[in-house]
Amino acid sequence: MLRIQNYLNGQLVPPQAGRYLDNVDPATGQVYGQIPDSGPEDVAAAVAAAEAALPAWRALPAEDRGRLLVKIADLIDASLDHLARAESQDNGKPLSLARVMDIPRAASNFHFFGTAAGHFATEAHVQEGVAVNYTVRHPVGVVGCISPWNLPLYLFTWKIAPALAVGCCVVAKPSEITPATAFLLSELCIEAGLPAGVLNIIHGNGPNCGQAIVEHPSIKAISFTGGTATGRHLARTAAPMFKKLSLELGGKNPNIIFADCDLAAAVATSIRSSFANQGQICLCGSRIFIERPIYEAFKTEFLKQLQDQKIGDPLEADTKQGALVSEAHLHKVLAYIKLAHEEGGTLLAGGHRVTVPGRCEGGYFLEPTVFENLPFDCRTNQEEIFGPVVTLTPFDTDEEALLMANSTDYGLSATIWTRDLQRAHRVAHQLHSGIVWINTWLHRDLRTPFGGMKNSGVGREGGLEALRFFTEAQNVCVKL
Ligand SMILES: NC(=O)C1=CN([C@@H]2O[C@H](COP(=O)(O)OP(=O)(O)OC[C@H]3O[C@@H](n4cnc5c(N)ncnc54)[C@H](O)[C@@H]3O)[C@@H](O)[C@H]2O)C=CC1
Ligand SMILES: O=C(O)/C=C/C=C(\O)C(=O)O
Repeated sequence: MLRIQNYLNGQLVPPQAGRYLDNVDPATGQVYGQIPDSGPEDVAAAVAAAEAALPAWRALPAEDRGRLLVKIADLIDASLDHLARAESQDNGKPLSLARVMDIPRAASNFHFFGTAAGHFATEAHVQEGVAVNYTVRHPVGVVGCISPWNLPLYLFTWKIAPALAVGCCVVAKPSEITPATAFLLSELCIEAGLPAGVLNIIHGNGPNCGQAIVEHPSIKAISFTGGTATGRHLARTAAPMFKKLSLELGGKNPNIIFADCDLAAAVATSIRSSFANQGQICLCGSRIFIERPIYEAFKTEFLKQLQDQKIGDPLEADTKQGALVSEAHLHKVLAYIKLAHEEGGTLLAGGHRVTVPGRCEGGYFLEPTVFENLPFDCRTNQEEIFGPVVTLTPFDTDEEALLMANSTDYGLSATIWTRDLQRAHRVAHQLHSGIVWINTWLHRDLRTPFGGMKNSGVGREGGLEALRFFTEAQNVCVKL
């Protein structure tokens, strides 16, 4: 049985208390490994290692730090098969998805921020004949990165890479539900020659290990992605310590389909934005609003294409939908399906747990599920389900679409489908969402600000936003 270790001060070591947690394969329901159940003592050792490594790491020229990050990116690329299999087994997602999305994106994160380090220029503000101001950006110091289970290596590296690029040292914790690829990353960091203590990966659960990272007084900034309730708890701990916080939280994203859209493209992409990764992406468009003249046409085509969404063993090449991440999460999503019935919704498709015969008989599979006839302000349409469940709702005017789209406590992303670009821009600017896609979904450019409004988070990641987050700006004013 695979027993993974912490990556501490450049070495793979067991947790100090010798305790382990079971790791379950969601596609089979079987325990297949163990992970350290680390506590505050392991976090303290990791922080000490990071503090010791910090002076040399921050003093290294940005180009040299960048070169090491690019080397890690190359090693991720070279380990694509191995990493993709590990991600699929740990999370339940189709192997094919891990191969084309999760692992290539993890490599891109390291490559992007490795090369960005050398482009992170100092700003200057000249007051003609009076003074020159220039702004130095110092690394914050030792930072904490805490990531979730839905896109394990993709989101873990999205946080770590910019922190390392600007000269911070990192104590990072992947989700205890999907720790495998973070462990494999530690092996690649050792192979790449990353200096000891620069990155420390500590495994364990949230209340014991994550909480110790947030509470540690030497950790100056926390970058977190996960549930809104956890983010709120984390902010309560970190804010009185005046830590910098970047919180990427939940979403309940609208997908607005106007009557003049390219219907074929809108339907095909909406299948993906509804059910990719079993609907477990914070950017999934779980509320589909359709302009009334094409409501029936959209519905018919959507339900037709849904039949191609093969649920099955994540290792099989034609599987489109794998297992949900855990039994607890499966039951949470099933409880929302029950709620949707209670709230008067009409079930158009799915709604049931699926048994996949053979090796995956005990897995946590669920049919892609579609409801209609639910009011926009009911709980099903307001709360984050984070699973393969969407609702269809007609609208008559732009104002009505905006009212419904903006009605939740969340404000992460939104998608608009129309050929009328004036309308698209007008509607986009009125949406309370940090990210708006027009005639596409999950199209990513790593330079753009990424994050949400309202309860979807605080701050932005990506490009310069991430590099700035992990630095303290210091303005130096010189009188002329
Ligand atoms: N990006 C997103 O939007 C995500 C949203 N979720 C939502 O959150 C719900 C709960 O899922 P969970 O797995 O419980 O996510 P979570 O938010 O509890 O876990 C995310 C990370 O935070 C850590 N964590 C938990 N408690 C902590 C604490 N007190 N201090 C520091 N770190 C802590 C976890 O160990 C994990 O590494 C899901 O059902 C889903 O609705 C979950 C994962 C990602
Ligand atoms: O950065 C991206 O492309 C995607 C990010 C997704 C999340 O933060 C999430 O699903 O939690």
